[in-house]
Amino acid sequence: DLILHNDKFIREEELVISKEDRGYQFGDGIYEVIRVYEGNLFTAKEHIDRFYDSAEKIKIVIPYTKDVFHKMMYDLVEQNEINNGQVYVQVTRGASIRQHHFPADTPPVLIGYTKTVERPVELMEAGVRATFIEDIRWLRCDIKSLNLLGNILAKQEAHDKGFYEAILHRGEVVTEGSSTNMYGVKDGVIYTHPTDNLILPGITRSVILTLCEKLEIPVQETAFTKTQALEMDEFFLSSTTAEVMPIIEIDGQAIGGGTPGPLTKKIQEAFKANLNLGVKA
Ligand SMILES: Cc1ncc(COP(=O)(O)O)c(CN[C@@H]2CONC2=O)c1O
Repeated sequence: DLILHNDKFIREEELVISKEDRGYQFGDGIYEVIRVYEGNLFTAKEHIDRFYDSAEKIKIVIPYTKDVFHKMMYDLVEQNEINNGQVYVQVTRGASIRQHHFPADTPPVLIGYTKTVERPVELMEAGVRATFIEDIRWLRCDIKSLNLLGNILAKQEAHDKGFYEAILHRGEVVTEGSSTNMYGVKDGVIYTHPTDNLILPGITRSVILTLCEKLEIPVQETAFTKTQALEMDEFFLSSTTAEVMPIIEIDGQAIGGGTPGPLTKKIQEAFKANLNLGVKA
């Protein structure tokens, strides 16, 4: 498979990354994960818009227009003949002598690559188990940055305890997952944290909210507490790679009937229908 290095397609063995790349030394960069279904980049525009937003928020100037960048993503998928998979793309502030403040006129370094990934169908049918973990991250979680220590430490702690995901909370208030957004369902209403500086505005989240509007499922973009989470009729998470994933237990306590809830399943079906799988684009 080819790798995109800035605007060139190269083989992995040709890739050279500086020891002083700021992504490597400071986590000074941003990233996106874009899903490919049957050769089509899913919600590419939304991911590209967020990619440029994240770059702008940390003052990295991406030296390509969004259209050129979209074409680069498309070509990467085409050249690697990805059918069902994903694109990982990141841009760092580039390489220079190690100093905290920004180096003058140093070009950013962009890397993109693909991998084949299938839909997590069995997991979505069975549901997963999650655990509450304190959200120790900084206060700009809206930026999809390479600064992921708070995320990976939480994910690792969840995995060490045998859980699929961490449900992060600041004090009593649930924010999101370590790499997902979180939702509770109570009396037919969906609750999820508003898109502010404390969560990543998930693209899958925006697709789900649009689908709920069409399905006339009421959504309250308001935060809920850990106690309220445990009292929900249903609970689920979302991300580009996890899609709509039911959570059937939190810290050993069954949610609702301890099986995926009816509204969650309705949203899963609507999400899958929205993918138009099997329909030649
Ligand atoms: C902290 C965090 N919250 C929410 C989400 C969900 O956002 P999307 O719906 O836009 O994916 C992600 C996605 N994390 C990406 C998605 O897959 N792997 C990742 O690291 C994330 O890292």
